[in-house]
Amino acid sequence: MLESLGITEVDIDRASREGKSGGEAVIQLNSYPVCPDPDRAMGLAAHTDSSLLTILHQNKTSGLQIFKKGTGWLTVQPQTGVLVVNIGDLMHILSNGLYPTVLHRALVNGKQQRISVAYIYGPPANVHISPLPKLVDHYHLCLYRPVTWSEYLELKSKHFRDTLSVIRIAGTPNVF
Ligand SMILES: O=C(O)CCC(=O)C(=O)O
Ligand SMILES: [Fe+2]
Repeated sequence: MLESLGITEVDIDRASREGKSGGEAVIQLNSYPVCPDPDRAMGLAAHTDSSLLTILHQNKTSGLQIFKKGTGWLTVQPQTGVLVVNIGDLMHILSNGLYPTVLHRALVNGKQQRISVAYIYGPPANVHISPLPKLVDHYHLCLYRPVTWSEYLELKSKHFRDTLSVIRIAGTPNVF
């Protein structure tokens, strides 16, 4: 993925010498009990993850949905041996919007309990994340100011889904 953004092994070596490599992760366990009236309840409200990437395992009960512009909510059916990888807000910033963060939610099920395990991966909490210099030029303005994961989480607790707009420094979206 980093390779597709033009990041080479030399860049990664340099970052590790500067102490910027590695990352932090948390595992979140989600349990959605059987719901007698699933059309009138929501398991997890629509949100984007604040991570770089989230790797998600879901049990055999469906419920995860992602929002696709122009189409609406799409169910991501669980498949044995398949993990879902969600792009998070920090990857959105790092890629200068090239890899957009994904809006998703979890529905409840009327017949079966649903369980999911999210591996939420991000940078060390105090490392500044900003659009990669290789992705910024005369035609592709730098869209976001630098932010650490901890600062971003604090902003998100106040601004929720508007947080990316809050740290945005350029007006018009880039066309890739
Ligand atoms: O339960 C799911 O499928 C989604 C979980 C999720 O979005 C999260 O833990 O951030
Ligand atoms: Fe999520």
